[in-house]
Amino acid sequence: MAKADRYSPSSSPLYERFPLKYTNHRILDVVVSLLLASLLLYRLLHLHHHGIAWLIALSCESWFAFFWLLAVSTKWTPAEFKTYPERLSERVEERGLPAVDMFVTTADPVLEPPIITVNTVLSLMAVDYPVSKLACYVSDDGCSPLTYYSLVEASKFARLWVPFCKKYNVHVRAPFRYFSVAEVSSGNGESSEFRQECEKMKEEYGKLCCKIEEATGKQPSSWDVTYSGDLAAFAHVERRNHPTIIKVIWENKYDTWAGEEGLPHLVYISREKHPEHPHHYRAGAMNVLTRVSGVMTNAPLMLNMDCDMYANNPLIVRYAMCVLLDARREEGFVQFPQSFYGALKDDPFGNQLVVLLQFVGAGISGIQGAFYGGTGCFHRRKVIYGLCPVDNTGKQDRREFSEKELLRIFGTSIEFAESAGLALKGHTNSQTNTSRGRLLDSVEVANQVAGCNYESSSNWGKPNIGWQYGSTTEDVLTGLGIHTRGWSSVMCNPYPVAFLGCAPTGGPASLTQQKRWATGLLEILISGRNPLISVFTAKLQFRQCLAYLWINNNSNFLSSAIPSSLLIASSTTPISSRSCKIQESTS
Ligand SMILES: O=c1ccn([C@@H]2O[C@H](COP(=O)(O)OP(=O)(O)O[C@H]3O[C@H](CO)[C@@H](O)[C@H](O)[C@H]3O)[C@@H](O)[C@H]2O)c(=O)[nH]1
Repeated sequence: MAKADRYSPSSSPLYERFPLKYTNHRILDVVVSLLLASLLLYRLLHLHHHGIAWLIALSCESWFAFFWLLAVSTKWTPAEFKTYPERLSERVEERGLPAVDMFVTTADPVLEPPIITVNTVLSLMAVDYPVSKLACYVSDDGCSPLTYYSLVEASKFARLWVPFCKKYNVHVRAPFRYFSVAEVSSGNGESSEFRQECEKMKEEYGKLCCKIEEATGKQPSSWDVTYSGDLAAFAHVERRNHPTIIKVIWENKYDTWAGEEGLPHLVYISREKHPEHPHHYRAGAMNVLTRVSGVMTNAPLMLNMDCDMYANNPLIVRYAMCVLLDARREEGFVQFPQSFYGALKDDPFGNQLVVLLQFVGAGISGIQGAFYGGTGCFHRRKVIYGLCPVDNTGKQDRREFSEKELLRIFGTSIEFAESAGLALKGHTNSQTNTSRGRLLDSVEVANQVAGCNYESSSNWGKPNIGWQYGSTTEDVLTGLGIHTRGWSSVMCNPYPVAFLGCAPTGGPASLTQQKRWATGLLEILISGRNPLISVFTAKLQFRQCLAYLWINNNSNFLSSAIPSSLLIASSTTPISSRSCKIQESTS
């Protein structure tokens, strides 16, 4: 097939949508709905005989019936998407693939040990995608020299690890998981050479862990690297009050197309913090990552990850490309499900999100598309910059902005405004390293756009621009904003699962997490960005709105149901979470 017709919709599709037939579920849903309706009718007809007790019962049952209808509507037309990464090479040459900026956020070196972040970064640096198209940015809201030190050491290990993974087609590219099994394997079959190299790699990884562990137990002043050297920027910083620190840990300096050679760029960012400026938690961190990457590499696509989720499937970027390069319909974002390792038996606290992913996830896929789940998601940069999709007449909202407008919307950096203008026109870099030394040259501008004052006279965090402020579940709010503008999204669920992370393992920890999600969702419900309003004033589909209302109700229900179930079970489960404490620790 000629590469020229790579985006032709007539050629075999890169992904397909299959409606699912859950006939039995539907029958059951209808029966329960009828039973509920008859119960409500019965209550209503006999209300005058029973007084206040029945009135209370009627209101509770009506609320339940409403909640039930939301759930039925959300699940009614389930669908799933199938992607064909093997067809990508027929459509687009390797060097024609778009560049991707990958973001990892971390906030606390104690609750999120750097070795976890290091594994996430290593798994991303080793994905099966042209190296010169990738850049990895790590945002550290903890401003921790330990995290920085660990990443520097990890980049040294990556020079061995990434070629090893590619040479032997290793399936799991986060070393802590790869070496956790008794029998490690190669995708290319066993050989004595593989065994030898694998042993060496295990030894090197052991050394990396030891270095990080040793550093964790020591004061930075006694590390190999001291504050006076590479770590000078961290001297005397307070976690909540410090200037921006940006370090280019690794720059892939190939001037020309280097295919699989080398490593992707690796950049460390600790944005400026000041007690008088709100930092907006993860949403603030994501906006800084977006701006810094905008002036450094400006890739048209962005992947975002929590630091505790690693890439479990090395082909993830290619799976996402199947959706994002397909010409039939421009999707706003591609979400991969959140899956977790180390689950408790029978998942007593529902942390594996099984119902949410299998039933509700499939249901939402059949409406306007997956919710944005905060991690494991590929966004188009132009969508995050506020662009609307092509409308029914084939027109997209204007892409041309004057420099003045760009500066008003995106802040005072001329360099960033230029890069945003290009992104909105779709003219972003196809390759992340277009010229030697580009990253180092842009550190000064990157420092400017990462400052805590930068957003003050701009639209960042306001409706349509960047990650949205105003809710602790910035992911749902940001995804809702994108759907509200009329974009659809896709849930991509490859095998093996794309990303794996760790979930809270204790009841109280789960409760805190659920409570935070419930609070965030409630903040959305009572704000001007309530999905019900968007149905009438914007392009949110009605059933998608009901799905957003369902997730809101569901989360609030869970946050109140978990303590009850704990009381009933007299649970003595210990508190064992990191994630639930992060928002508290960074506030
Ligand atoms: O001020 C902050 C707070 C958090 N984080 C990072 O944000 C991520 C998620 O935070 P966490 O406290 O672990 O929240 P969870 O409830 O586990 O995360 C889920 O819920 C969040 C809120 O809806 C989403 O942002 C996440 O992507 C989603 O995985 C982690 O990598 C943190 O390091 C920051 O970078 N800065």
